[in-house]
Amino acid sequence: MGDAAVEIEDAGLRFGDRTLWSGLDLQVAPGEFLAVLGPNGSGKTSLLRVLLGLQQLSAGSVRVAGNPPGRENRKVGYIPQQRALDESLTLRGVDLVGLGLDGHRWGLGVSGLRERRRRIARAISSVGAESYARSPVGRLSGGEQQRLRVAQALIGDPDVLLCDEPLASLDLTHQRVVSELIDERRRTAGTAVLFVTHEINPILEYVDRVLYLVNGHFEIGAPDEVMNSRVLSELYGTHVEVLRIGGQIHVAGAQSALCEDEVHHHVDQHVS
Ligand SMILES: Nc1ncnc2c1ncn2[C@@H]1O[C@H](COP(=O)(O)OP(=O)(O)OP(=O)(O)O)[C@@H](O)[C@H]1O
Repeated sequence: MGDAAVEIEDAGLRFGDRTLWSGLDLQVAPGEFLAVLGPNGSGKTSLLRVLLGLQQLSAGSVRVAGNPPGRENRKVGYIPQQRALDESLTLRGVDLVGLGLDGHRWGLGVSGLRERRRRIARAISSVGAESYARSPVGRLSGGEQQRLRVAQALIGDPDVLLCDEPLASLDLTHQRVVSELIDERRRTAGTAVLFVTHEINPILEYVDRVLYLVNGHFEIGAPDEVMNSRVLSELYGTHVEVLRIGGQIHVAGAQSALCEDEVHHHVDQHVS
């Protein structure tokens, strides 16, 4: 199948004698939304690093947008794990978003510069960041910075979008804005999305499949196929209860093994 956006074949990643995962076979289709879940240290970020060409596999192979990782970088958009930008950073939003165009060739003439400016303006307006795009990014709120990061990742029209906890530290309104932007992108442009997260509920309505990594084991499937008591208990090697409440998924039990949010812990009290 040559037309998958991401092809991962019999892939394994080991550090010393610790195997993060092995025997991973996964094809992500254009326009598919894949959530990558798992506790701290299960190798979610490392998987994105492999796809970015920043980390070598120990076994197997991957192809991203038809190429070995690291090649044709412009076809891959990346939203890194959010860190607040330094307050003293004088770079403006327009400059940050423009960095996403590096490596694109429109020539340096006037028309090239005009095209560049036009694209930056369009990307900024697509995330609704016009009003603060000319302010120094270091002075913007976390939510505003994150919208600009989304614009930066999407400006090059990527075939594959890799997101590392893009909702972390955003309030509910901004979580919604950012996840809707990402969903709209994959619907309108067929961009495949790999979305690393600790918390599936904010994106549950968009997710086609889940890759759940735990302690060297993994499961892949639709949210209901993976996020159920039987499968997660097997993955964690201990009893885990998964509840569907009001259209949300709550995971209870095995608290020390799980890294879940307060909502889950709250639910735990009612379950155990
Ligand atoms: N280059 C490296 N050399 C040795 N160990 C590494 C290297 N990169 C990552 N690791 C280890 O691999 C494990 C997985 O790290 P990774 O960041 O992929 O996990 P994660 O699932 O994204 O975790 P989190 O949810 O905490 O962000 C960690 O224990 C980390 O210390």
